[in-house]
Amino acid sequence: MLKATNPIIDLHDVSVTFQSNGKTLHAVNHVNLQINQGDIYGIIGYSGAGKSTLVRTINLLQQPTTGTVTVSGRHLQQLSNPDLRTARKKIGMIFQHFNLLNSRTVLNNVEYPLLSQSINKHDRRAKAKKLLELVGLGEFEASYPEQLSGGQKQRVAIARSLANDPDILVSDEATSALDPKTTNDILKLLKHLNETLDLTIVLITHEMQVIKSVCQHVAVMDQGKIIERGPVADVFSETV
Ligand SMILES: Nc1ncnc2c1ncn2[C@@H]1O[C@H](COP(=O)(O)OP(=O)(O)OP(=O)(O)O)[C@@H](O)[C@H]1O
Repeated sequence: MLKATNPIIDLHDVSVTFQSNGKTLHAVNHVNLQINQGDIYGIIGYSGAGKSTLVRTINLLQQPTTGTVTVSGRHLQQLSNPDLRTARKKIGMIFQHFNLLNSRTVLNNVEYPLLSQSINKHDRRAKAKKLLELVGLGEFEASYPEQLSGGQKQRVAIARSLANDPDILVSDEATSALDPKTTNDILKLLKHLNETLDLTIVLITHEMQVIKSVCQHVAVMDQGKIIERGPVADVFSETV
């Protein structure tokens, strides 16, 4: 099947500046970034390079100071608030520290994003159970997050991020708190979801090994700019 050639994510001349202590900090500095549907696109760089700030513009959790954000052909800054809320549901996010609700069961955590939808309890439960099966945690639905390992918690977070059938998953250092074996398992899961759900994944990391093991393309960020980009094999050819 031919894939669409229009990028699913198109950041055009995006900048984000912060004012701190009377100084202007250029966290993201005139970045252009196009990501195609079905890609696993890595963004790598040192701490403070601007990776998180950049990817937070993809769903406008971070409003760019200048530039335009187009996702799935829609210019997000032009959307009404209700339309933006709908568009955001199609962009899942996972984080280093999982961000689970500790007072709720695993099943309730996965159901949570569906509570605001017009979907009845039975269907909601069924969907959450199916997602838990998909991430390999079917038998843990009644557990609480604190009873799980880090890798299992991240699987719950992944299941939750899929509740609204997103087109895009943004992974912000999702494996940084995990040991190498668990990291590998989570990356395999992400690759599986990419392939089976045609999920476009934007993956932030500071670890080259993570990029090499799952990403097709990579952008290297430094001081708010993308200083290098391309297929992983090309960008890292000298370091492989
Ligand atoms: N809300 C904010 N207010 C002020 N400065 C900020 C804000 N958010 C980020 N910054 C600054 O912007 C710069 C880029 O931060 P960002 O978190 O995007 O980098 P990063 O590459 O993701 O690094 P890390 O991996 O450490 O999160 C840093 O200097 C940071 O201190």
